[in-house]
Amino acid sequence: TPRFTFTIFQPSLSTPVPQEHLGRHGKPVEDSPGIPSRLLPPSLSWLPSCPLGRGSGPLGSGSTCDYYHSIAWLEEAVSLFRLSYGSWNLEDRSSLEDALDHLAFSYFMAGNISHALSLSREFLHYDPSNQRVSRNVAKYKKLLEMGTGASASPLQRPNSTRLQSRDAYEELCQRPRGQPLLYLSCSYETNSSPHLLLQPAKKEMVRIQPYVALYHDFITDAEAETIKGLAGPWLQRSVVASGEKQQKAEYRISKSAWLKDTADPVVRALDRRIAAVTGLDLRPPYAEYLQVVNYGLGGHYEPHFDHATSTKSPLYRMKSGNRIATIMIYLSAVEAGGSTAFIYANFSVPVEKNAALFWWNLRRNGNGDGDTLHAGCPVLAGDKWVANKWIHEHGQEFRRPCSADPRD
Ligand SMILES: O=C(O)CCC(=O)C(=O)O
Ligand SMILES: [Fe+2]
Repeated sequence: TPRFTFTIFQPSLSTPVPQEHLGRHGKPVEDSPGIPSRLLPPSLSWLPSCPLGRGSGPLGSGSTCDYYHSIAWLEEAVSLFRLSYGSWNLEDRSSLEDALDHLAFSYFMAGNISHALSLSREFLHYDPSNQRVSRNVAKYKKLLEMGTGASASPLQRPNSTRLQSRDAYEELCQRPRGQPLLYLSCSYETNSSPHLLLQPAKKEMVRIQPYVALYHDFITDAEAETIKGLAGPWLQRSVVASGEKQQKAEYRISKSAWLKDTADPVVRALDRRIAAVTGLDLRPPYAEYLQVVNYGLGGHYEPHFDHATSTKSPLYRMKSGNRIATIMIYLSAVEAGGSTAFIYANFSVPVEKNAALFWWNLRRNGNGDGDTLHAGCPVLAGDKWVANKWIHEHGQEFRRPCSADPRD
């Protein structure tokens, strides 16, 4: 097997790879299974071995090796930057050079060295003094002379078991926003609650199975601003349940913070309103704190269930059963993207500022409702804020009685 001693220097990423992760994951590159030797990347001691063109590998260093998508994304960025070169400056944080640099590296990693070379040359046209890219150009040329990368195999779209519903997800997220949603009915609800007598909830039924309802004008602009302001200083990268633990995951990209009802009268009032509208008991430990979530550009939450699907889930630490229902409040509008998509039920709800979306996660017999698989679509422009309130089974025994009928 030919061994290359070159090192191609990756453009620096905004989040540097932590040192303790370097070289820890992969075997030496030449041992990597599944990499045709002709396309073997030069020895990159710091880089985990990515199966070329196969998308996400089991890496854990933050690198997913998804060059299929990084190339598509960066191609778009490069062509937009080329069109408007010099005329705009994204807060000084991005440039044509950045995009070219990363795109060249992605092509190199995907085995397409001639593309990597021509993009790096274009880079040098704008920034001729860059030593790293100049060295890379020399190495790409050498690799091409040696006959490496002559025929890069087409990149495969990454496919992991978690993404089986990927096609439906992408299609739902790309549906134009203006489409009529074919909702079922509208009503003013008081639920015999004194809180709602003067100001009934404006309920719109979205689906019966799974049961999904949208409450318009559920909060005011002022309340939304207060909640975002309270959460702002506490926002941290969101985590997901993974086995018995909670951890960061590439399929959930957002920041979030938890707000207790004692944080502010607005949070307490919101709890009371949710209790009145849903008729459910939210007193501790029957509901979780309010989770405020902020998605930036490209932020998303890929298809998932809110309820636990394993008895080991950290959700059960509350000892109040599974998450029987979700109520999610849209705290902001979004310029483009960001709908909430129900994958199996085949509909998506566009973000409507101040509205709340309610659904039952469990069926009346306590089983998870498989039809509730849902996702937060990628934010394409602007940013998105939501607040989640997850209500648990315990405490609801008389409010949502069980049923022996498996269809309920
Ligand atoms: O952001 C959305 O639209 C969905 C969020 C969601 O499903 C969640 O946070 O569990
Ligand atoms: Fe969710």
